Amino acid sequence: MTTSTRGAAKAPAVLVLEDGRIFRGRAYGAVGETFGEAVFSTGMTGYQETLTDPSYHRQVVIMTAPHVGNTGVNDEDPESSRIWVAGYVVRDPARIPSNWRSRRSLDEELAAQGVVGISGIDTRALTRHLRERGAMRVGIFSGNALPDEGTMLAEVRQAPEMSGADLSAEVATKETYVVPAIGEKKFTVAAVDLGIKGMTPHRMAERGIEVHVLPATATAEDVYAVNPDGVFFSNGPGDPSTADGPVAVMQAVLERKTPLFGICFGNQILGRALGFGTYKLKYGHRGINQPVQDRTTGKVEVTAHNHGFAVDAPLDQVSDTPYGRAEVSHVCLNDNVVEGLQLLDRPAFSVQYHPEAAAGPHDAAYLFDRFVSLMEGQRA
Ligand SMILES: NC(=O)CC[C@H](N)C(=O)O
Repeated sequence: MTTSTRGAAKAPAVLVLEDGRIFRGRAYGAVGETFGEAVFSTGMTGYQETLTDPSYHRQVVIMTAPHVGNTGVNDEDPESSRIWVAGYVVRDPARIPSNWRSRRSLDEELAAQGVVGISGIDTRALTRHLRERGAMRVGIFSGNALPDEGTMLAEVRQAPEMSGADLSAEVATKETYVVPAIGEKKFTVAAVDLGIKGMTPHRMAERGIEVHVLPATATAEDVYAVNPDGVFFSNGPGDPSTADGPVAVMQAVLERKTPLFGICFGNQILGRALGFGTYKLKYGHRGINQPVQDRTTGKVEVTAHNHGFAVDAPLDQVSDTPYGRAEVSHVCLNDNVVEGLQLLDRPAFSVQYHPEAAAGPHDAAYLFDRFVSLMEGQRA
């Protein structure tokens, strides 16, 4: 069933950036107030996957695609059990969703999950502003009795910053669970959940992997208790410089030479485990159309991204690390940001983007096959 929101009277809403710029629109989703880091996503499709990606925890997502909500909300596409974005900013919401899978409108879903949004603002101007000034804190305020601008701005400036935020444990599973292999079971993988998306264990299960998804606080003993053929570190929210626990677990895995694969936050943790630094990008990469080159094959792939931090590793030299030689395996062709790392002497690699592709192109699916090859190699 789809429901029309045409003509519904929407309360006024205001978006206030920490540098004082203000946009006025109408309430979208829940009415109230919310705060977070303002980030923009360039994905034209896949808003359900974006909203439910735990890596967006504490971020207010601005959609550059002008028309959002056309296909409503279905029960198949969420990447986790809830919407994680702290707020949602769209220019022109669909008045009537239309899709055979749609169960309700996006507006209704945001309201039902208490997610405050704003519509009817110039998202292109807002995105250009963030590109020039960088990601910053933002507040959305909606309702018929709004505070004055000075009060709203003061509240935005009191909200926590993304730099220094340690958020994985807030979004990750509290209990270990198992995603069974599809078809014949070939491998067991311990996946450390730092904010994992549902499609990631699914991509492994499709390749005959039984995935044991462990809480973010898992220790090396917890990882090896499942007797894994390989260890995986997931994507997740927050600042990688705070992830000391997962870095230590990864170092134990590198020490034992167990095949290792990391995605996004997992790539940043591998960077840190090898002794590289991480830093905050000016406004990050978010969307499903980012060109990346696999330097091991020379091939270019169009990929899904959602990251605000990156690894600081030298692009054009092999680095000596405590775990042998390492190199940058993938690079973003827009801005030369490090998009992947690999060890040359141990079975470990990671990428900064999203080969599970939910949403996004499937160009990078081969990385799951590379992980399988590492595990096969270890058995041979
Ligand atoms: N999707 C992710 O894993 C994001 C990693 C990290 N929180 C960042 O913003 O860079």
